[in-house]
Amino acid sequence: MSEEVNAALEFRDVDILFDRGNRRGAIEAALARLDAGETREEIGRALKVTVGVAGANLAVARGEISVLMGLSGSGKSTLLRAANRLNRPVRGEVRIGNGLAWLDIARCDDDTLRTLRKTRIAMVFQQFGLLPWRTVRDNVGFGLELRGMAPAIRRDVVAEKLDLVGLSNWADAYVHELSGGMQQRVGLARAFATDADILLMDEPFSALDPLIRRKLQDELMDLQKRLKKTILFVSHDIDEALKIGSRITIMREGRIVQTGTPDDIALRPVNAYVAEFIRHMNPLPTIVATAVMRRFEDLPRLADGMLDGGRIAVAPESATARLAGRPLPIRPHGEWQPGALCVVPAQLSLGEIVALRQRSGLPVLVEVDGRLAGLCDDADILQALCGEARFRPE
Ligand SMILES: Nc1ncnc2c1ncn2[C@@H]1O[C@H](COP(=O)(O)OP(=O)(O)OP(=O)(O)O)[C@@H](O)[C@H]1O
Repeated sequence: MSEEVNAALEFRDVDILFDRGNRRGAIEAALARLDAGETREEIGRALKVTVGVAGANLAVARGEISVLMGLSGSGKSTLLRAANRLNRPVRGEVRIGNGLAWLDIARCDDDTLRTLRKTRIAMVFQQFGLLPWRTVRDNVGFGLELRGMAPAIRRDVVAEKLDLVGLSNWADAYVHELSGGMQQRVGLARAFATDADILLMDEPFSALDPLIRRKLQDELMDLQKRLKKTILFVSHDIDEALKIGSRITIMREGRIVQTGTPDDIALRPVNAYVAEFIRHMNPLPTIVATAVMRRFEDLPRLADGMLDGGRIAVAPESATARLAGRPLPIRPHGEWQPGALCVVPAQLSLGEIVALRQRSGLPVLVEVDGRLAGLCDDADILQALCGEARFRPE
């Protein structure tokens, strides 16, 4: 099996245009202008054609949460909706992999499309898309019912999925009796119930208040650990994207500006536009110890051979440290005691590092792959907080 087919979903050179004027040949003319480098605005003005998405290339790996991020109108939903052909690209391919071969959902016949929508791809909308006259149980089982699944089997599948999202006691309630957060859980359960391996989620949590929203993000990440779906998720919230995304794609005016891991986006923005998004993020839960620390290999040596870490001296080889001439004990995170230096794991968040620094009054040491690799002191923490390192586009 080629590595390529390992992706579950892939957009290749996708252009999606909306013809507002219905003039013959307008789409072809718009494509020619697009290829000649005209902007979305110029094309819109000249031809009454809206460029929803232009030249989009994106591979979504099996089992990852890939987040589309961008301002309103940047083309996130348009691209997402191409994954089940609610929007049909005028050019390019939207390929669904099954591990062995690709299918182009942009061009496949209607029967294949129907089968893909029933079996492979499910959508969760912002406004839940639930049917108010049906109970929670019947909403979750709706897709299965359409597929003709026998009622007894359906009941079992629905019960299992309701259990998964913590709504077993609400099976017989009507959806209007539920809070917004609970309704969105019903939407999730319905998407999981179809056994689709690809979930399309269009701002599913954005109508919810911040507390419920964070809780559902946590729940989604928890469920994802168990279910390992391939999720394409639209958000306009950078903190949400950095929290849940294994990869993030930043879109602007219909085009993809950058795709990368949260670290790529947060630490290596490709241009000022992406950097501007990052400037507004909350770094405390997002930035991790390895991105904050000063690496030992960059520290100068003192006369006695120890590394000069500013107010402390460290000898990582022998795991010893000194403060103002006195030896300092070193303790792993979890066994830390006042008066000792704490060794934290590579992925510990900046927020937790700040808390530890506050309690201990000392720098923290960072362990990477079982070795002491660097330290975070006040200057490093402040630099990470104000984003010095993060905002420098390459
Ligand atoms: N069905 C449609 N017909 C005409 N124009 C459309 C259609 N769908 C989207 N567009 C246009 O395509 C562009 C991209 O819209 P899209 O909804 O994808 O943006 P978005 O990034 O998802 O924004 P938001 O965060 O506001 O949902 C916009 O200019 C929009 O008006």
